[in-house]
Amino acid sequence: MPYRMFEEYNIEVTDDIKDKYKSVITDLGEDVEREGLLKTPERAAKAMQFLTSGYDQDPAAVLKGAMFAEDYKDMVIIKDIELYSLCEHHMLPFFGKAHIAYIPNGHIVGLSKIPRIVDIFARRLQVQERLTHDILECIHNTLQPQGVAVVIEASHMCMMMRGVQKQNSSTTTSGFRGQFEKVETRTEFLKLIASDLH
Ligand SMILES: Nc1nc2c(ncn2[C@@H]2O[C@H](COP(=O)(O)OP(=O)(O)OP(=O)(O)O)[C@@H](O)[C@H]2O)c(=O)[nH]1
Ligand SMILES: [Zn+2]
Repeated sequence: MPYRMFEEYNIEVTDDIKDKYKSVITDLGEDVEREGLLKTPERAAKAMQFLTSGYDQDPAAVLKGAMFAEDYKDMVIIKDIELYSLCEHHMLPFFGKAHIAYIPNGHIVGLSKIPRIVDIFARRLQVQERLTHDILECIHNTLQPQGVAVVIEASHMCMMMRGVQKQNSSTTTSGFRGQFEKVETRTEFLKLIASDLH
């Protein structure tokens, strides 16, 4: 199934992660038997499985499932797509927005499929740079448009809650293929995602 709804959890995997979380919580100095924490190992096991559920999903199949022949040759932009991922260094969240554009080459794709592939790649242990390129390459290879552009702006909890503890910094990554490698096309895209015009 290309895009699995996350309602069923594998019981064996959940039990295994649950037991490990019990040890982690105990090692952190807490009492796993106190009322408020009784179900926490299981909740955490399920939460982490959901947050990494992108490994089980095939983003190319999601795009291929909704490609339509259409003779539209101008830029399509989906901006302000919220994303939540986990940094692979600390397994802490990073979150922000993705702005994605493509110029069709005979085929358009169902609009919702773009945020869906963002979620599939975001629900893995990631670095922002690889997340940006995963999305870019998937659209480039699957839809084979005249061009594709991906910009991600994100804040990293590992830099906010711990480490350097910078609350206001954000990181921008970008990738461009095809027509977007030309300055004029790229500039038009960057201007459009910066505007409040929706
Ligand atoms: N390039 C990149 N770095 C990231 C991302 N997420 C977290 N990091 C960084 O990964 C690095 C890991 O560095 P280490 O020195 O091994 O880990 P650390 O001692 O916890 O580092 P500090 O965060 O500086 O305390 C840190 O600089 C993080 O800021 C990401 O998406 N991209
Ligand atoms: Zn981190």
